[in-house]
Amino acid sequence: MTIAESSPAGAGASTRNPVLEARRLVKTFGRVVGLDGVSLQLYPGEVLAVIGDNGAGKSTLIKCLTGAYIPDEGQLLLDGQEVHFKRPQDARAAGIETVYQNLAVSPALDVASNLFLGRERRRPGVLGSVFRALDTAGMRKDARAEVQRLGISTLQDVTVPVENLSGGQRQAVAVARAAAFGSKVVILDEPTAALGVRESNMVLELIERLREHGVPVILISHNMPHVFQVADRIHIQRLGKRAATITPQSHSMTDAVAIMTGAATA
Ligand SMILES: Nc1ncnc2c1ncn2[C@@H]1O[C@H](COP(=O)(O)OP(=O)(O)OP(=O)(O)O)[C@@H](O)[C@H]1O
Repeated sequence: MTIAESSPAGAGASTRNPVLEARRLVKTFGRVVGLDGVSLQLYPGEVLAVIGDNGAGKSTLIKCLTGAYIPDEGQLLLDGQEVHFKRPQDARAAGIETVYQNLAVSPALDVASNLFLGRERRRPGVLGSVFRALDTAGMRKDARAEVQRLGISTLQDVTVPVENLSGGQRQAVAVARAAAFGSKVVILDEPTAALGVRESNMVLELIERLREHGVPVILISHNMPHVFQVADRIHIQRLGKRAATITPQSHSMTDAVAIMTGAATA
């Protein structure tokens, strides 16, 4: 087996089927080739990092996986079934949740309301159906349970407005929302880019927590130490192509940077 085809770590992993798979995706923008036949596999319960220099095609790849772009060629498979996402809502409905760098949390709302953003629950009876009253108590109860289930100790009180939280806690709210309610895949775009050391560690721990809960994660990051700390495998993009897929065990950070920049091959 070549490195580029390396299967995920863990006993029997090579016999498992990917949760999400991209096959030979092509995406062009006029004469600019964003993706040039890129394949990617995400296996159950793994953290797959996607790294690459500026313009290597990371964002284009993620946008094709999440329905923001429709690839010109290639296939996308979720649980082995081919899917055709026409818009981000399609990917979300299929269980692919994405947390973008510019956080989509609502500062004025509390933690519970943020977890239920876009899927708010109404009170039963006429209060809900006619007066559109929200089931705040029920949502808070379920938000508390979800935060506990995911082991997010940094979010003790779900009634606190998000604007009162630290950057790391806000990121935790966004990640919790993506991971809650049975999502199949969580994609995190530069989740630690704007955070300090302590807060970054909090988010990295949260990513490990998601893995423990069996939620596979795709992590796009420029931060090599963070990638090497949490990733099971590392997909390296270069000039619109997949240059290699390596592991923190098989390669060093220096090796990864060399592959990224074209100074070395896997
Ligand atoms: N909407 C677009 N229109 C035209 N060209 C685009 C568009 N989106 C991406 N590209 C081009 O496709 C290529 C890949 O870009 P992409 O943004 O996917 O790279 P990236 O790895 O995410 O880079 P960065 O780390 O800088 O965000 C680049 O050459 C970029 O200029």
